[in-house]
Amino acid sequence: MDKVESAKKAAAFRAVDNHIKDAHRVGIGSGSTVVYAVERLAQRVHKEGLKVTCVPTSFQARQLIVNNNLILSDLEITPQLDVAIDGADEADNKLTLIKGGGGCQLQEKIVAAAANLFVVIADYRKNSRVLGEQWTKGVPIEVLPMAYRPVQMKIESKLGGKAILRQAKAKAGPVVTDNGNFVLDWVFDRTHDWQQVNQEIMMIPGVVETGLFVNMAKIAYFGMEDGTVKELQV
Ligand SMILES: O=C[C@H](O)[C@H](O)[C@H](O)COP(=O)(O)O
Repeated sequence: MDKVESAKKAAAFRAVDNHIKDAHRVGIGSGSTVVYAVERLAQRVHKEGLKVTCVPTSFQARQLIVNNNLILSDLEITPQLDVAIDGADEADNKLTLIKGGGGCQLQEKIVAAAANLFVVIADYRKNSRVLGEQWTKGVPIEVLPMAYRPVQMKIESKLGGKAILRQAKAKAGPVVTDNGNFVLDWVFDRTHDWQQVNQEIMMIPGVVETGLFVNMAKIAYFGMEDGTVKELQV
């Protein structure tokens, strides 16, 4: 396993070991780091007999839960969660996050907001001082397909930078999210007040959700290059 994968695994295992207890209702994030969190959760359920109910943040997360024989629920049946564990594309030193590199930001934000504790797991490449330091692909913004062009123009004229319609890799045309929407990747050209910018973007008709997570994460585990795990609490 290479350094980055080992770092993801170490962070995910630590978070599951520190925060998941018997009878917990757990939000399961999306992406490649969460795969290790589910692996650890399944190990613990098997060994310790924990009864844990899992709520997914995407179709990928749902499949991870099902394939690992964990108990699957949703927010209708389980509207309040004890913990949500998720990856991030970048986290600054206040744990403001950019999420949605995999297009899952909408359900991820809803599930994180339903949890008493939102825990981030990531490798050392995601641990930044300020947003944009390491992640250069911008802030993913989920938009209604019919609105993508006016939203794109409004974001660029109000906030600067470029809002790029994300294109699919294995299909012609744009990426379509699990919710049937498009994604604009807003590559910003300066540092902003992220709370204010998030509100401004959310006010544009046609915007469904942004990948800016402000004041949501309380703790992050970063797997480091040397094999240790760095803990950051706010
Ligand atoms: O849409 C995807 C999610 O926000 C992921 O949590 C994020 O992209 C981080 O993914 P990974 O763990 O693969 O770096």
